[in-house]
Amino acid sequence: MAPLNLGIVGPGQVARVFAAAAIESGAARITRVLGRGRERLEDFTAEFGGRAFDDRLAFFMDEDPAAPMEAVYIATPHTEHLQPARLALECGIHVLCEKPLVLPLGKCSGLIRHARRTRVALMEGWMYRTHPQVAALFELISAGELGTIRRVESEFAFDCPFDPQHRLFKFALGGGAILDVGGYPLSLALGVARAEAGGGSDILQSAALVAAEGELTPSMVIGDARATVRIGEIEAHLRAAITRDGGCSARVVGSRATATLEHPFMPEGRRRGLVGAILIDREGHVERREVPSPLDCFALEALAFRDLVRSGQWLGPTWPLVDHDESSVIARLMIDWRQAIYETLPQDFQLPEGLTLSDLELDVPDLPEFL
Ligand SMILES: NC(=O)C1=CN([C@@H]2O[C@H](COP(=O)(O)OP(=O)(O)OC[C@H]3O[C@@H](n4cnc5c(N)ncnc54)[C@H](OP(=O)(O)O)[C@@H]3O)[C@@H](O)[C@H]2O)C=CC1
Ligand SMILES: O=C1CO[C@H](CO)[C@@H](O)[C@@H]1O
Repeated sequence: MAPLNLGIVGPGQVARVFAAAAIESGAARITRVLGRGRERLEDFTAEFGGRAFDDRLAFFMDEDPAAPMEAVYIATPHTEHLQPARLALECGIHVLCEKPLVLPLGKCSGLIRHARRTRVALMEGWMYRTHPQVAALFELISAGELGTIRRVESEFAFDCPFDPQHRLFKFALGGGAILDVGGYPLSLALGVARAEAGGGSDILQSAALVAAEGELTPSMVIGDARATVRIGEIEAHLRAAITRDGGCSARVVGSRATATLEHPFMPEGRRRGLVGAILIDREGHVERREVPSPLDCFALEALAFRDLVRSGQWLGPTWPLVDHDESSVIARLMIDWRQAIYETLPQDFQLPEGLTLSDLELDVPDLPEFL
């Protein structure tokens, strides 16, 4: 299958990892790169190819046949996903967008509807879901090997030194643990519930936040967050942090056995890790099932996106990847999770830079049109 002619929006840290994997796997060749800093742009294009742009409209509208663009990978900070995504859809360009798909989160379903209306492929970048270890876990559950699932425990927590200018700690850029890594344990729990229900997305409608708590950083973003979420009969205990080194975990407790993914979100605990493993505990007897992959998650994700685009269908990725229904429910639950934590603050709390909570996610009026 022919590689995608891909544009990169935001040539930062993760874009470098993704571009290397996409090129090596044959999923894409980089034809355009959009950034703000000339030096960073030139470093990126020197390493991965493509023409450099520092103007968004020129990047999308350019008609140079030597640098055609069928699709974009958006890897800017969270708050900068929506505008390029909407512009891409207007131009009929397919979109693979890093998580969380958009801020304000309340715009997620609207963006998905817009993509479907314009018949453009839109995929949220949950790379961990492309690794065969996740499909293997879901198959175990669907096959009933664990018995009835009642509980999921999952966490993604790392300790980043506090820097108020870093995107992780800047409220105005969508900083905080829930928006950055909360979606990993959350989507894992939703995926488990779907697997138990046979893969369909109807069960997702039952998902609801039961309880939440967390602590803020001095820059007023959520540093460490816990949540209990109910999905059908399953209770999920979730944790996300950018201020505490808790690592990554995923444990699925069934009536017959408990399954634990050794490294749920990055096989071998590494971005370019290949070999996943599931530990299955049956009354104290633990079986370790390895699930190797010839390619890492970023390469698998790039290939899945290429296949989606080439398939010509615009309804988005399909189970066991995060599909559009799941993206919408992740966004809905993240709104509730964040809101529940901010609601525990005194009424007169102050957000930085004169912002209000609704500037990022709640009941916002339509953003101005960009064309
Ligand atoms: N799937 C995964 O494993 C990972 C996903 N991510 C996701 O990718 C996105 C980017 O993260 P990461 O690569 O760590 O971020 P970086 O800060 O390393 O890169 C962000 C890029 O966006 C550009 N940019 C555009 N607008 C802005 C702005 N207003 N402020 C700051 N930078 C801007 C940056 O600067 P310039 O334009 O100057 O080049 C840079 O190229 C996030 O949404 C995050 O959730 C992040 C890490 C891993
Ligand atoms: O998605 C992600 C995965 O891991 C990173 C930390 O290592 C996060 O910051 C990021 O946004």
